[in-house]
Amino acid sequence: MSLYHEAAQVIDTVIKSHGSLKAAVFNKKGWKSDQKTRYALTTEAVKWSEILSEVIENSGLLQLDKKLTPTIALLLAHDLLLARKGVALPATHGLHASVARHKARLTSELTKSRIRRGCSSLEALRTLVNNAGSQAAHPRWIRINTLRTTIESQLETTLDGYKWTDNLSNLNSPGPNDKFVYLDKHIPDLIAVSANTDLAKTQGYKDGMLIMQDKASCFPAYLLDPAQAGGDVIDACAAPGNKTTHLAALVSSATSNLQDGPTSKIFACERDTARSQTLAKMVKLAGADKLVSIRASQDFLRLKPDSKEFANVTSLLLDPSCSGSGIVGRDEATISVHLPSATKIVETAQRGKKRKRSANPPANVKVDSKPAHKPEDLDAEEASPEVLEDDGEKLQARLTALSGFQLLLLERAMAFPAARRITYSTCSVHDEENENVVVKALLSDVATERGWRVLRREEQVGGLQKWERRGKVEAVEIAVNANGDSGAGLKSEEVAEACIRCVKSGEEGTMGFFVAGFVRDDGSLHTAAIPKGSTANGNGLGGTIVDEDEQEEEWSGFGDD
Ligand SMILES: C[S@@+](CC[C@H](N)C(=O)[O-])C[C@H]1O[C@@H](n2cnc3c(N)ncnc32)[C@H](O)[C@@H]1O
Repeated sequence: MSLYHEAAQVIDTVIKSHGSLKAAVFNKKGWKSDQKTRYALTTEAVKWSEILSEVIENSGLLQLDKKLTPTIALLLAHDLLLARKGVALPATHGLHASVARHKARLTSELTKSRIRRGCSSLEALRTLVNNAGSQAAHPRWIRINTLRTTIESQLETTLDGYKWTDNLSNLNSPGPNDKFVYLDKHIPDLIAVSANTDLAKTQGYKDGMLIMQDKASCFPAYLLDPAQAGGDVIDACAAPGNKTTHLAALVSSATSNLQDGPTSKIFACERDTARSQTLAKMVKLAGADKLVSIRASQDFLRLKPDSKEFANVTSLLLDPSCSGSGIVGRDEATISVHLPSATKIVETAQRGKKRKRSANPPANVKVDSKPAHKPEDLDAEEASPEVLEDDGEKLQARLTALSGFQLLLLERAMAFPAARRITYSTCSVHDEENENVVVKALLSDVATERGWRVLRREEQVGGLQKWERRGKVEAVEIAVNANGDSGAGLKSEEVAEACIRCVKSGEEGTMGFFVAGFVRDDGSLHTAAIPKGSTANGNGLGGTIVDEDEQEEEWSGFGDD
């Protein structure tokens, strides 16, 4: 199979699975073409896909040569018009000939596209396309660890010489002498700097004063607002510990007026032994060890909700393993794949008629091109396993297994007798792991018996009430309908509005993320309804995802180097 057919398979896979180009190129074995060439070709073609789709559609290429698929046409047009060495096939090859014979038409359309974008030369157009990629750069979010320091103190030390900006996009392409810092409007003590700012070698970072944590990853602890319920807290799936230390900071600042300090404890539970060590290191470094009791190698599902030591647990944070589909590599740029429509009606310029758009818009799917990232660049969610399935059925099976496991954990959290508040979060963009789990949890026996309901938007902590991206009404409705009559009492709009979503690499500069809160007003019911499916081996999944955490990248903890 030729380079072009294999490259087309890569792009089609990425469109179908919403995965990354890099994974689609490098994870699959048995290709004939050279990996690096295939990666370079697909990355470049995707980067140029908006312009090239326009060129292909306006030239009528797909109508003139019915054998070409939109993806192959995109790749060939890229090499014909833009690659230094042209199409990497002999001139006599059928694929090469099929675009070469329309070169004049394609070149003329490229010129028109260039002029439409105000570029005086092809070089200027190249610069525009390359810069468009870096516009989507992800800022570097930093949570100021108030257990150890304050924003004011960091501005005078680690961030000395930085200027405040209230425009997040100023962080995307700073000039060589620009050092900007942005103060977040939703999460207290959260700042952002440019992605290319390396603070890992600063003393503030090494001493646990600065915690690299995506903005979205700060939502769960802040939404849980543990001071509301007082009492103890459980972080059920804690390693590497970003949310644990955030909880500790919140508990500590809410009780700073108490003479003897906080009386609440945080139990941080982590099933994986190696990750438990990272958790312990991070908690200590962050100065949270007095507040946090680490339950290393502890499966949350094996905790006994009725045991005496958890009698005062009023809040639980649940951030379980997930598909990781919302994860963004630190310096990753998000690009949209545009494919030319094969059905666009083109009435040629020779006949002097207007061009019409077809009813089917071209495929336009956002994908990510991921450069390699170093372990010290990883924050909590990046330590989660990322599902990079190129097979829709496998992905579906995996999402079903994951969401079953996530629901089980959530139902177990609801069974803690004194619990009043829970947050459930994932770094997944899939409805199956998000709204669907929320709806099923709300309809579960344990939720009904104990009076759990969703934490409505207007009840949420101020910064998150203001956050505009909410859950998907349609996804809630689908989940409610799938549950038949039992879902009748749920108000889909209210549930969706209560859910919080973050989009991956959007203008808010976050990863793809989901969080929802649950509350219980009535504490009078004490019958422990331990969720069905909590089997003796603790996960009730019959081993379907036992390997999941083995795939997780190890996070080395901050201050390692
Ligand atoms: C998404 S990560 C948590 C990230 C963490 N909350 C943070 O912000 O740093 C999920 C973690 O849950 C752990 N985990 C998965 N299943 C668990 C279970 N049943 N009990 C305890 N921990 C579990 C995984 O080993 C993994 O470390």
